[in-house]
Amino acid sequence: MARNRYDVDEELETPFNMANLKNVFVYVGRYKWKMIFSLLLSAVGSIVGLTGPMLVQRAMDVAIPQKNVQLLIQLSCLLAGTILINIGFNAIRTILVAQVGQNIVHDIRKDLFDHLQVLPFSYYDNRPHGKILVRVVHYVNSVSNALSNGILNFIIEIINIIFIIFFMFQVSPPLAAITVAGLPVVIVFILLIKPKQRRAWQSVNNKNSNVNAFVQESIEGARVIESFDREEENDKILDRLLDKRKKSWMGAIYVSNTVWFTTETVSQIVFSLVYIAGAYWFNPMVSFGVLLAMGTYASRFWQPIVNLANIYNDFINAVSYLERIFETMNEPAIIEDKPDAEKLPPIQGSVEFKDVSFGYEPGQMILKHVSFAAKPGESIAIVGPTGAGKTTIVNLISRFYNIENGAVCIDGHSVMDVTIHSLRSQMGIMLQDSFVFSGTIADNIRYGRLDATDEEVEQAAKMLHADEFIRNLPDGYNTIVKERGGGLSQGQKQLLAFARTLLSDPRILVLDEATSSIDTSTEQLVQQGINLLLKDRTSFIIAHRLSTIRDCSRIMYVADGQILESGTHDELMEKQGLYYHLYMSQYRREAVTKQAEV
Ligand SMILES: Nc1ncnc2c1ncn2[C@@H]1O[C@H](COP(=O)(O)OP(=O)(O)OP(=O)(O)O)[C@@H](O)[C@H]1O
Repeated sequence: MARNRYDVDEELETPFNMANLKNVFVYVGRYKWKMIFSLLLSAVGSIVGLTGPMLVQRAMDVAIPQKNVQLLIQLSCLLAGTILINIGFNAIRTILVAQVGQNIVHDIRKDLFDHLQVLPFSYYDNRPHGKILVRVVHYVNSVSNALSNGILNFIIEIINIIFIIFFMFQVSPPLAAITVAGLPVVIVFILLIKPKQRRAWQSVNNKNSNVNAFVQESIEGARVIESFDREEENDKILDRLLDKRKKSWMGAIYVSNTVWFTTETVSQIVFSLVYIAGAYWFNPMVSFGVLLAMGTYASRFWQPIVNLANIYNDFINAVSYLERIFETMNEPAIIEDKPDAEKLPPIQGSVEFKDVSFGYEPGQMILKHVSFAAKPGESIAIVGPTGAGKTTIVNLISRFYNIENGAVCIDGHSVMDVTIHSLRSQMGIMLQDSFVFSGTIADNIRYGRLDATDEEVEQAAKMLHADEFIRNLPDGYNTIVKERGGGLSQGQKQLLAFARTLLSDPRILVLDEATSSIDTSTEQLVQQGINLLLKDRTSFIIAHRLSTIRDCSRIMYVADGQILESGTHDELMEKQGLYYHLYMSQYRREAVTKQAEV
């Protein structure tokens, strides 16, 4: 799949369908009792409210002509009572529906987040992260109202309409017939405009998503942007993206407003017709009270229709968000446990690649027939030119990707046949970019073993010679780290990551360029720590600085997805092959640099 960019609209793979509608009702269904109760409150409130015009009619046609003050007072009290009941019930309903809306948002967002955590790396590789973020944060929020208030109001307005039709036909069947006659016009118009309206809102989402992706990328790359003085160019890009967003938004609003405009126009025409017909039939067929009541009913009939049109607009908008939300939720996890997956027993440490061929994209093989075996406790260094496939080899041991050709076995168990949790919980992986999470220094070290005591955290840091710099921080181990470790040097971040890995006590260890950011003097200290880390565990070390891997049990030279040489440092140096030349060229370079420094 081609990678999506911030300036390219994402294609919608699965438009909103019946299965998604079912999913929506699963979320809403969890709060059905609150919804039903709210519905009852609204129904009772609105029935009570609907008696109002009848009370007015009775006052106009009976109490006032007969000068019956007592009846007039009774009718006024009843009217005040209906208004109070309506207000009270509405207040309770508003609170309940707000709760339901927030609970639905909470549930969808949690499920979406849970699913994102098991999606394969390829999902993240193929789209800007801002486009993922906007779904979890913005889209979920935006569907809350449509799924709580929207659904409820939809049912309420339908009930309202049914009751109003009933009351209207009680009061004056011919005027009632005129009032409902405009309805089919509105329905036909809505059906005709629906596809255009849906496309318009999908486009708005795409443009929103693009803006989000660009802003997110710009925040992540703020340092690079400033160092390359790219602010002006980036402003222009954002301007273009905002412009496109504005245009698509205006287009969608325009389409949506035609629904509202048509409904309003038809309602006003019908409204006028009711008065014209009422005047035409005035006395004896239509009394003054009937005309007054019918005027109120006609406006009350069309108000729910206008409301329904607005609810419909919101719903079409929400559907375009739901499409994206469910698209992510329906994205297959790919890297998941087989139905009969077993728990990987405590790892002894033998690792074997059996004729493994692998590619990220179909038809593009990165690893070609790779076979090797590591015994428990061995440290295997993987070296070779950039893009050779070194990281890909170690990615497969942790099963970050599925292996379709050949097998990777740990203690004889194929990594494809064991549960991912049992595999990864026994592995330690340290990457070049040592990610530092929000929280304190101690939280970061404790990340892989939450039950570690403060003493254990400090012990791990001491062993990796990180204790000294940590104690020099303002609050020592309790210092809150800045976003992504800002305020710490690359080397310090890596020392933290080492301590984190040591504390989690993995059975198999992967160090991918893990010492690249540590300066030479610190490196000697860290090397002792690494030796500690490697002790009694099988480890795979990818290093460009060959001085760091001389003592490894075995060194594999990888190029073009194949292992071209394998042996100890001494064996490979004696062989004077690819490794020898790589080592010598690096050695000479370092010697020249050292001389220049002297
Ligand atoms: N997620 C990915 N999707 C598609 N191709 C990828 C992906 N990751 C790596 N590749 C490609 O696979 C090849 C091997 O990459 P890999 O990261 O394994 O190389 P490497 O030997 O570790 O390189 P380096 O020393 O530069 O880190 C490269 O051509 C790279 O472009």
